[in-house]
Amino acid sequence: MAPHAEVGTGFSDGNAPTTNKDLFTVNSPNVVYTDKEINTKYTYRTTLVNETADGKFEAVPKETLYDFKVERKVPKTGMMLIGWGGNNGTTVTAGIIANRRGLTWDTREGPRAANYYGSVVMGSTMKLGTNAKTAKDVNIPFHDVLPMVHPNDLAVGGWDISGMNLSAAMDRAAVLEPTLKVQVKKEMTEMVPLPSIYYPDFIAANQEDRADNLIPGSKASLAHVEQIRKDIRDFKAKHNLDKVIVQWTANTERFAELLPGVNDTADNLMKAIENGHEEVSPSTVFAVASILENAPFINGSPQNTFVPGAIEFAEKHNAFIGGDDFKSGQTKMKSALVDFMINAGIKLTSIASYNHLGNNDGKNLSSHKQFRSKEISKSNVVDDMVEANTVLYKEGEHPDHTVVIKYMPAVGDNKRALDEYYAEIFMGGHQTISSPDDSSLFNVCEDSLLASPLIIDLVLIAEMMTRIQWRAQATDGAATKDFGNFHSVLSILSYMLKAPLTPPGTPVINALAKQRAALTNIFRACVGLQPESDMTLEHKLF
Ligand SMILES: NC(=O)c1ccc[n+]([C@@H]2O[C@H](COP(=O)([O-])OP(=O)(O)OC[C@H]3O[C@@H](n4cnc5c(N)ncnc54)[C@H](O)[C@@H]3O)[C@@H](O)[C@H]2O)c1
Ligand SMILES: O=P([O-])([O-])O[C@@H]1[C@@H](O)[C@H](O)[C@@H](O)[C@H](O)[C@@H]1O
Repeated sequence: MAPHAEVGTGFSDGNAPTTNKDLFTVNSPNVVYTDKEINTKYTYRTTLVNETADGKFEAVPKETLYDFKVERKVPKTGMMLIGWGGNNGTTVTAGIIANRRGLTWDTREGPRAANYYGSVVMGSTMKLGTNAKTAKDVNIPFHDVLPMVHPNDLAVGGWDISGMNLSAAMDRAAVLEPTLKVQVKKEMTEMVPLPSIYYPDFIAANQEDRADNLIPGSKASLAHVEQIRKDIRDFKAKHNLDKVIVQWTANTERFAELLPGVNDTADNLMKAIENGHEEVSPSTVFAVASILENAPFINGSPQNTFVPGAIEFAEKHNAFIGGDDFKSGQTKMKSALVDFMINAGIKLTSIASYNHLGNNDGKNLSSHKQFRSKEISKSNVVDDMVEANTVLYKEGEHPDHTVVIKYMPAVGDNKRALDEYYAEIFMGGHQTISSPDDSSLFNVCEDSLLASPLIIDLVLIAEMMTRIQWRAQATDGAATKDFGNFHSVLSILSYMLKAPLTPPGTPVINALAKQRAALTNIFRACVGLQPESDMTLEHKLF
C-alpha cells in the first residue's frame, strides 16, 4: 500500500501560509491593536424581561461589558477528515487543491474555474459600515473580518475504512468533471486514508464491502483512542502544524443508546471505552481522542456522537466540539423558508420533505437505523421558529412534518429534493409553496458540492474560535476573571448544521437568518463593532 501521504499545502515547499493583510482597522478607544493581538472592550446590549403580577411584561435594557482578545497570528492548520475517501472527503480535497493551484477545466457549458462558492467565509460578505462621504454601504468579504486561515493553506488528511487512494475514491464518488479530476489525479493518487476503526453495528451492513483498511478491533478500546491520538500527532508533526481540526464526514451511524453508568459522564465514558462497551460508537471514540489531543472535533453527520459523557469530557479538557449534521441543501432552504413564512405571520401547517439520491450516503441511509438518525436531524429544524410564534401556534401545536429519503443509485450524488409547504393564510385561505407545475418545490444539486464548502467553513470558524478569548468586566471596569475560551460546545457553528449542538441547557436556534447574524455579530464584536442593525436611521432621519 502506498505510504500514508496527505495533500500538503504551500507549507510543504516552505511557503508561508496565505496571510491576511488587514483589510480594515477599527478606530476606537475600545479597540487596541498589538503585533500579537486585537484587544477589544465591548458593551453587549440585551433586554431582560420580568413578568408582572398582572401577567404583563416589564422590559429592562441591560448592558454587560466584555473584553475580547483575538490572536492575530494565522496558525499553520490541518484538517483531518474521518471518511476522507467518501464523496464529501474527496470532493473537498480536490476543491482545495484546485483552488490552491488556480485550476480551470472544460465543461459542456464552457470553462469553469476553481472557487469556494457555498462557503459563508469564502463566498459571502458582511456590511462593515457606511461610507462617510457617500453614505453607501461598505461590504467586506466575510473572511476579512478577523485574521482567519485561508483554506488554500490547509493541510488535509484523514482516515477511512476503505483503503482506496483519493484519486480512485474521487472516481468512485463520481462528483467532479473528468477534465478537473485529471488535473488533480497525480496529487490525489498519492493520498491514502489512514486505517480507521470499524464497529459494524453502527453503520449499514451494506457498507461492509468497503471495510478493507481497518485498525484491528470491532469495538471501543483505549488502544483505538491511543492510535487515533498518535495519528493526529504524526499528521501535525509531518506538516509542521500549529493546529489540527478533526471532522467526521464518515457514514451516518445509528444513535447510541444513552445508558447511565456507560456514557452519562466523562468518567463512565472512559471506563466504557476501556471495557469495550458495545454502545460506544466509532465517532465518539474519535471525539474522545481529538479532545485528548486538543484538536477541535466537529460532527458532520446526524448521530448522537456527543453523548452526555462526551460533552462533559470536552468541558473537562477545555476542548472544542461542534455538530451535528451538515446543513447543506433541502434543510438549509427549509430553515430559511419556514423562518420567512412564520415571521410573516403565515401559519405553516404541513411540510412534506422528500428526496432521493444514489450516492453511498444514500445507500447507507437505506438502512432504517441510519435513516432514523437523519430523520431526526431533518425534522427538528423547525422547532425553534414554531415555538417562538405563540400567535400562530398554541403550546405544543406543530406543523405536520414528514421526511422521506429514498436510495436511487441511478442519480448518484445528484440529489433530487421535493418539498411542499402548506399553510393557512388570511380568512381561511391556503398557500402551497410549490414549483410551477404545482406539485412541489424541486431542488436538484450534487450533494457533495453543497457539503464540501461547509466542511471548510466549519474548520475555519472552529480554528478561529481557538484564538478568541473573553472575560467579563464588573461595572467599575475591574476585570472579574482571567481570559478564557468560549464554552466547549461551539454553537456558533450552527449555521452550517442541521441539528446544532448547544451548551447543555441553552436553546437551539435553527432559523437560518438568526444563525448567520449570531456568527457575523460575534465576529464583529471581536473587533469592537456593534451588531449590524439594518435600521439605517441615517437614511430615515433627516
Ligand atoms: N450534502 C451532503 O453530502 C451531506 C449533508 C449532510 C450530512 N452529510 C453526511 O456526511 C457524511 C458523508 O457524506 P458522503 O456523501 O461523503 O458519504 P460517503 O458514504 O460517500 O462517505 C462516507 C465515508 O466514510 C467512510 N467510513 C464509514 N465508516 C467509517 C469509519 N468508522 N471511519 C472512517 N471512515 C468511515 C466510508 O468508507 C466512506 O468513504 C454522511 O454521514 C452524510 O449523512 C452529507
Ligand atoms: O442537508 P440536506 O440537503 O437537508 O440533507 C441531505 C439529505 O437530503 C440527503 O438525503 C442526505 O443523504 C444528506 O446526507 C443530507 O443530509
